[in-house]
Amino acid sequence: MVARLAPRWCLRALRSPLQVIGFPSLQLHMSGIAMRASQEDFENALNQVKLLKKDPGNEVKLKLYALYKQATEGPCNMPKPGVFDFINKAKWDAWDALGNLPKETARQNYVDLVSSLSSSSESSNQVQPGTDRKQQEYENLVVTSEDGITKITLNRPTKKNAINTQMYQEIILALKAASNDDSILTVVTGNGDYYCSGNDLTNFMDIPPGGVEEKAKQSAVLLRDFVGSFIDFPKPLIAVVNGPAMGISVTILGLFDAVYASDRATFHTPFSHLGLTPEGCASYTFPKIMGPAKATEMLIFGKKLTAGEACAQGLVTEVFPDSTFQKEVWTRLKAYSKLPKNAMKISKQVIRNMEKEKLHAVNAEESSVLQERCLSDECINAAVNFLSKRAKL
Ligand SMILES: CCCCC/C=C/CC(=O)SCCNC(=O)CCNC(=O)[C@H](O)C(C)(C)COP(=O)(O)OP(=O)(O)OC[C@H]1O[C@@H](n2cnc3c(N)ncnc32)[C@H](O)[C@@H]1OP(=O)(O)O
Repeated sequence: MVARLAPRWCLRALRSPLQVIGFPSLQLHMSGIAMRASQEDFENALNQVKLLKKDPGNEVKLKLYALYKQATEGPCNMPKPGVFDFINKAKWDAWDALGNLPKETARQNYVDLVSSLSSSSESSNQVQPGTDRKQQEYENLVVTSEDGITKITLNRPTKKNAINTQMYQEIILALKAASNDDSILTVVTGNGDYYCSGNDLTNFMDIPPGGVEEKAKQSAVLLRDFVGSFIDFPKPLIAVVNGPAMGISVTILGLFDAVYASDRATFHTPFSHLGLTPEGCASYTFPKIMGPAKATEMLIFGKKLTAGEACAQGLVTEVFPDSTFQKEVWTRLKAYSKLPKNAMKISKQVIRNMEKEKLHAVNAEESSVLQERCLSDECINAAVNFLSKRAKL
């Protein structure tokens, strides 16, 4: 259970009882319950806590543990561990100290506590225009800001930039930071020969204590938040597709404002091959962009498009020869970033607001369908096939 709250630092920190006992007590601001946290807020907080870069200290970790147990299981009725079982006793004490605190209040307090920890770690995240400055250390992304352009680079080149669970969360955070920074344009691109090979097929191997159903549920929540952060992104968002793109990295392109591609790029959504169904709002955006018949070929039959074909079908704005791709695209983007900032931002919002509600509804529906699909034999067999034989699609 501790692993689920904060895998690395939590396990590490609770290893030594002296560490647990030795930490000074921390003033926790558990404000009154202004609002009730929903189950979704709670699950988001569970995901967010894994991303804290700074170890919050044992006192806070025990508090998180206790609130989690209270929120999910209610008051502590476990037998008290022996006095020499320091770690479990510290955890038991923290949980027991919550007495009869209602589950909903514990859930709200957990969400508040995680939010206060996250905002303190994000407060140093503002970027200045005109500087080339790393915004924040991410494990799977490089984020820089220069000439009014925030660039989010997917950075797992040895895995073809496949998106693992942490990377989904980091992209959500990077988009949030970019929407609040002073940049004018935001760009997503990939490091290495691939733009992105889509969902990391090993994601489903990390099964939580609740089993595969719980994993599917968590994945659906994460997917909805991930796609939601693209739907709500307030500034012009541009994809610089440097190489092949697969799965969710393709579907999400329908939510970008412009897509520039190298002629080396391909666009492939092999959902049926993997027993999956479309996400990223593609079930709505693709038929709208390219017409239902062409969308069917991509989303249902898994037809892989060249960059030229994707451009002809309206998914890509323009294709450049790979040899001059970076130079031409960045020259153009720098010119666009000099256009009046507010006019561009407001224009984007006017266009997006026309269908924001619809996109969120589509996202919710796709995520819920996918939650079921993840548990299907078709999907599990495809993932096992990839993992065991490294089958190429
Ligand atoms: C929150 C959950 C939301 C769920 C949302 C659902 C989304 C659906 C999708 O995104 S569907 C698309 C899923 N992606 C794939 O099916 C791609 C699988 N990968 C491949 O087919 C191939 O690896 C390749 C075509 C991308 C590249 O082939 P190539 O022969 O050039 O290279 P390798 O196969 O040797 O790959 C190098 C290493 O990268 C690892 N890798 C590549 N893609 C993925 C991936 N999607 N998931 C996990 N790992 C991936 C590959 O295993 C190699 O690793 P290794 O060197 O350690 O063996």
